Amino acid sequence: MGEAPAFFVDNLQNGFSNGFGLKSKGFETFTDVGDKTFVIGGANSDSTSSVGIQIYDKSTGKWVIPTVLGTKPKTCKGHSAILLNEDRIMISIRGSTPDDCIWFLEVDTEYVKEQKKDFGTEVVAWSKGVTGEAEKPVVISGPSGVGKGTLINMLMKEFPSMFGFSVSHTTRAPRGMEKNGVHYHFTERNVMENDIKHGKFLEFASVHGNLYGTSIEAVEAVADSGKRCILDIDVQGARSVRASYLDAVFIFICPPSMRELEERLRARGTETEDQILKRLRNAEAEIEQGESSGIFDYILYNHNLEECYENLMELLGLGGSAPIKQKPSSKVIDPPSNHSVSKINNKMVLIVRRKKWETRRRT
Ligand SMILES: Nc1ncnc2c1ncn2[C@@H]1O[C@H](COP(=O)(O)OP(=O)(O)OP(=O)(O)O)[C@@H](O)[C@H]1O
Ligand SMILES: Nc1nc2c(ncn2[C@@H]2O[C@H](COP(=O)(O)O)[C@@H](O)[C@H]2O)c(=O)[nH]1
Repeated sequence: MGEAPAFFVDNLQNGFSNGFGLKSKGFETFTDVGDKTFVIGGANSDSTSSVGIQIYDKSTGKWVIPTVLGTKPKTCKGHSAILLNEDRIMISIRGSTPDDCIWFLEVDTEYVKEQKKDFGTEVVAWSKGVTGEAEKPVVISGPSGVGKGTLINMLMKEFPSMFGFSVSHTTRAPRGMEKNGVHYHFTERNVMENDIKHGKFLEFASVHGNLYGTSIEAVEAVADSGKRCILDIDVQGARSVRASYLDAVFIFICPPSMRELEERLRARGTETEDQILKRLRNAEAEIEQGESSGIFDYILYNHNLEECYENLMELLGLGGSAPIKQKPSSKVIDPPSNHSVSKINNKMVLIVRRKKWETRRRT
């Protein structure tokens, strides 16, 4: 499995015996890089208003205070730290402002190696994390009945000028209220297969016994309207889009339990018993892949609809007590306060949980 986050320090706020002979405030993380342990935060900070760094050299048994380059994050009461590429540590700061929560500490990059030669000391360098995700298309996946459509409808209703739905093609029959061209392009299998053969689809998959697919035209229609495209597709489709030219944000919606998923599917009353059972069987594999395949950037748990919607809005840069109604101008990662960051198959995954759930640690 991938490496575990170095530490989730908010479990340790009453202080602890850290085994390094360090006087602990309980806000440190310890990250091993080769022979060195980087201690971020803590009692020996070089200043009370910023996050301090100390290095424990295991080969000499000595502590070193490095030269710190770059602008540092302000002091924080909780953060997690994850080593990336053996040369930088990603710091996720809890409870900070959206544009101030992700930082990188370079510890062994080419730049740092150069600076070490110049300074003749240990060197680390801070930089602030900023991503270009704010305008990317949004791929939403998750097992049938988890609430994808419900969440997307809420988003489209609240932000009609910001988001546009990619209308998929499907060979399944329309449900009672579904309109052709609005919910789906309902189509014959031979027509769709022919269009697939002629390269008209960005992705397609056989889902619960029917053919579903996103046409290139569907995505382009949204882009032409100047809106941010939302795709509601299954995990196979998400995998294909991940491998395609479309640079999107991938969000997986997870149910609180299989029992709850079954109740939602049954309560919706749109499927026959056979179809419900088929969808539930498929759900287990989808959840497994959603959580561990590395396709998804974010995993949201839809236990409480309002909470999940709030978290979705925050991920999309629409958070805050007064929702922003126009496109956000800054492109930043915007995780909610109840998040943890994990590394799956070398990709960073932000896991957003119910407010009172414990933070999961991967082993
Ligand atoms: N958090 C929630 N708590 C309880 N019920 C919910 C919640 N979220 C959604 N639902 C209900 O669950 C049912 C399934 O939701 P929805 O149709 O949005 O699922 P879906 O993921 O889009 O499914 P499909 O992939 O089959 O289209 C709906 O009746 C919806 O009202
Ligand atoms: N790969 C794709 N999957 C799609 C697409 N459109 C919808 N879906 C997924 O199918 C299931 C079932 O949907 P339903 O409307 O029959 O309940 C669900 O998981 C959708 O996300 C698509 O274009 N490609």
